[in-house]
Amino acid sequence: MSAETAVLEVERVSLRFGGVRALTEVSFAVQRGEIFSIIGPNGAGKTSMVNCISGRYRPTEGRILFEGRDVTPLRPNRRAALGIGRTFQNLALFGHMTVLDNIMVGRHHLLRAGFVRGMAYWFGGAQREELAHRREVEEIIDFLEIQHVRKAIAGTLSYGLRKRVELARAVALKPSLILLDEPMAGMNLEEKEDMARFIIDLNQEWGMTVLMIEHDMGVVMDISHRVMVLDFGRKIAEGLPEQVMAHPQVRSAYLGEADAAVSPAEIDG
Ligand SMILES: Nc1ncnc2c1ncn2[C@@H]1O[C@H](COP(=O)(O)OP(=O)(O)OP(=O)(O)O)[C@@H](O)[C@H]1O
Repeated sequence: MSAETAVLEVERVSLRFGGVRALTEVSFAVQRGEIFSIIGPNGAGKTSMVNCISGRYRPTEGRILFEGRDVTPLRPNRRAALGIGRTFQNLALFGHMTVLDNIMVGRHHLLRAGFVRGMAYWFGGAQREELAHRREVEEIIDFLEIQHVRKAIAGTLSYGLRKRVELARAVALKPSLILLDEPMAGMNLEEKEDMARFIIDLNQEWGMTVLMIEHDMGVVMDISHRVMVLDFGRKIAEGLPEQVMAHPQVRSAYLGEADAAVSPAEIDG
């Protein structure tokens, strides 16, 4: 695959918090249309990397290119406007708002703002725009099968449903790259299967490139096109899922933690 098709290029990114080296010279590229997973033991630097890509953290060294453009100096909202969407490891929904309103918030930056919007309102433009937004939001609600809770207060929903609403909100931004931080965390088997199906559909039908952090190795092996492994903030492997899992350094770095989640057949296979 050539660099021309890379949606995301991470070049020698390092991140330090005082004396803690969260990331050390990590480089990788995500190609358009991929489902790319980052795995690694707790504290390996996975969330730090996603935060560097979304703009929440500024790398101490290195740079990040999105669709060929250096986005390293840009703030998170600018990166979101360019097409980088994300969900969070810990849910970040507005618990007191309805599902519908939570998802509408995801589209806010797409609405024209300020004076122009105010003027347009008087001529009916903003109303039309709002209606178009509502239609698109309804499409996302249908896709993620949350019609039955669209008017419910988000904070009252089960954890699995809230994760799905959070995904809907990120999708509402129509990102070309979506960053998913542990989308399966805390879910039962059925919820995980649903979420895996949604991620595959987002990728195949909606054309989104997916970068995912996930601890569930079964899911990672099943749906990722490529996998990168971090350990103590350094990249130790990258490649096809089965190649990565067969890598000796990955096995020694990862198995101590993951042996409960990975069956011996997957490890040896
Ligand atoms: N805001 C912060 N301030 C100080 N240290 C931090 C901060 N964020 C992360 N770290 C440190 O950076 C290192 C990498 O953490 P990070 O959360 O990126 O790992 P992770 O691979 O996502 O872990 P987990 O799987 O547990 O979520 C850890 O040593 C962590 O303590």
